[in-house]
Amino acid sequence: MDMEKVNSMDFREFVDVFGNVIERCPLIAAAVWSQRPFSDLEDLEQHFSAFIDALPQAGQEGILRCYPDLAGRELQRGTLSAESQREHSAAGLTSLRAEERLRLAELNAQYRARFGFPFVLAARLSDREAVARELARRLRCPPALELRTALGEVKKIGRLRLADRLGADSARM
Ligand SMILES: NC(=O)N[C@H]1NC(=O)NC1=O
Repeated sequence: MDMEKVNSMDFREFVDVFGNVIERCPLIAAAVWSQRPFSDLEDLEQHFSAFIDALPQAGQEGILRCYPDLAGRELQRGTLSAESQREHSAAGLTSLRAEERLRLAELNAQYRARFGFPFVLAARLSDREAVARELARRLRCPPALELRTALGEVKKIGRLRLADRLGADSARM
């Protein structure tokens, strides 16, 4: 898909295609649509990022809360979004042993209790061991830093999802 096609999309089509670039936040794609035309993938990506950066902290935390826990209940129940399911598979999180799943569930719960939002990480750029390691490390970070780190991960996930949609090379990270 090229940018000409993206720029020619009407509102509904744009939100259908890009509505889950930020997990379960189609409002962001809806707002970004108003800012077309876009010059290229980076420009489009920049609009998603700028929207997130301009939100008050409560809005930024709200975005984080829309992400499912990694290897959590939604994976078990089969209720993940198609994008998230794919990212779980890429990181090997769909084939964890029971004790690995329990360990992650425990760390996810501790993280949520400490920060008030779920642990978010671009799973496609990671693997099952690195996810648990990073979760244990970030649990010890100060809250203001952790909010920034988590939003950075939201943007990485979004960039990869956008690149998928546009058929672009997503390896440049
Ligand atoms: N909690 C969390 O990071 N979830 C996300 N990460 C990712 O790569 N896909 C998701 O759904």
